[in-house]
Amino acid sequence: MTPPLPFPPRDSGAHKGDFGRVLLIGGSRGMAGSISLSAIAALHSGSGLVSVAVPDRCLETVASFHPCLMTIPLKDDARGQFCSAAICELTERIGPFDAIGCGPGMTVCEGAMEIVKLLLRQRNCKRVLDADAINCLAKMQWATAPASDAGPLVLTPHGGELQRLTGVNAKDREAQVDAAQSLAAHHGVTIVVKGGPTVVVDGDRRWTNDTGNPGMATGGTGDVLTGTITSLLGQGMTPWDAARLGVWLHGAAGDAAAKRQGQTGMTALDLLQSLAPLTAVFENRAI
Ligand SMILES: NC(=O)C1=CN([C@@H]2O[C@H](COP(=O)(O)OP(=O)(O)OC[C@H]3O[C@@H](n4cnc5c(N)ncnc54)[C@H](O)[C@@H]3O)[C@@H](O)[C@H]2O)[C@@H](O)CC1
Ligand SMILES: Nc1ncnc2c1ncn2[C@@H]1O[C@H](COP(=O)(O)OP(=O)(O)O)[C@@H](O)[C@H]1O
Ligand SMILES: [Mg+2]
Repeated sequence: MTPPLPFPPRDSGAHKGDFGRVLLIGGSRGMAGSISLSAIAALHSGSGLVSVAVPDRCLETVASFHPCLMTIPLKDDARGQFCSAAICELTERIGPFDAIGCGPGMTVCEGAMEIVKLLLRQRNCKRVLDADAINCLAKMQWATAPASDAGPLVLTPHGGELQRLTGVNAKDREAQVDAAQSLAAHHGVTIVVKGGPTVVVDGDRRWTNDTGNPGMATGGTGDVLTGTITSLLGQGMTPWDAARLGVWLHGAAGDAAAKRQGQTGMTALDLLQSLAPLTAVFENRAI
C-alpha cells in the first residue's frame, strides 16, 4: 500500500498557517451533512484552519458537528438554499483562503449558480468543484464554453455528474474518461473521474487509483473526498498531486473502514473517521 507521493512534511516549528486556511461552501436545508463531511475531512487531512460557508439557517446544524470548524452564514431563501445575495458576503470573505471546495449539498438554485460563477473568476485561488457545483457548470454549459485558463481547479464528478456535464453516458466508462481528459485539456483543469477505480486526468496525463472498494458506494463518501483534496491544495500541493494523493488516501480510508465494519455496513462517517489514523502511515508511525 504505497501512496503516489508523500504527504506534506511537518516541521517541528510549524504553525496552523503553514498547513493552509481552507473554505468549504455548500449545504442547504436537508443536506447540511454533506458539506460538514467535506469540512471535517479537511481537518482530518491536515488543514490548519477550516471554515464552512452555508445558508444561514443551516449554520447551527453544521457548527454542531465539530467544534474545530468555523462557520460563515450566507443569505438564504425560504427553502434554506443560497439566494443570489449570498455572493455579496462571500465576495468580502473569500480573500484569505488558500483553497476553496464547493458544491456538496448546495442544490442548483440561483444563489448556487452565482457562487459557482464567482469561483470561476477566482483564477488565482485553488478550487475544487464537486456535486451541485458541477451540476451548475452543466447548467451554464461550461463544457462547451471557449477554452480558458481556468487556473488551479479540480472537478470531482461521479458518472451522473459527468454525464450532465459532457453528455457522455455514465454507462460508457471509457468514453467518460476520454471526455473528461479532453475537457481537462480544454480548460486546463484536473478532473477526478470517480468510480471503481477512480481515474485522475490532467492535460495528457492519466492516473488510475489502486485503493477503494464498493463499500464506498454510500451517500457522503464523495463529499469526504472533496474536503480531502481541498485540504491538500491548501497545504501547497498542485492540483495533479492533491487529486492523486487525495483519491489514494480516500480509497485507503475506505479500505480501512471496510476492514473494520464490512463493505455493506460501512458509511461515509466510518470512512471519514479512518482518514486521520491513515495519515500516521505517512509519518512512518506504526498504526
Ligand atoms: N448527507 C448529505 O447531506 C448528502 C448529500 N448529498 C448531496 O446530494 C446532492 C445530489 O448528489 P447525488 O450524487 O446523491 O445525486 P445524483 O442525482 O447526482 O446521483 C445519484 C446517484 O445516481 C448515480 N447516477 C446519477 N446519474 C447517473 C447516470 N446517468 N448513470 C449512472 N449513475 C448515475 C450517481 O452515481 C449517484 O450515485 C449533491 O449535492 C450531494 O453532495 C450526497 O452527497 C449524499 C449525502
Ligand atoms: N465500487 C466502488 N469502488 C470504489 N470506489 C467507489 C465505488 N463506488 C463509489 N466509490 C467511490 O465513492 C465516492 C462516491 O462519490 P459520490 O457519488 O459523489 O458520493 P456522495 O455524493 O454521496 O458523497 C467516490 O469517491 C467513488 O470513487
Ligand atoms: Mg457526490
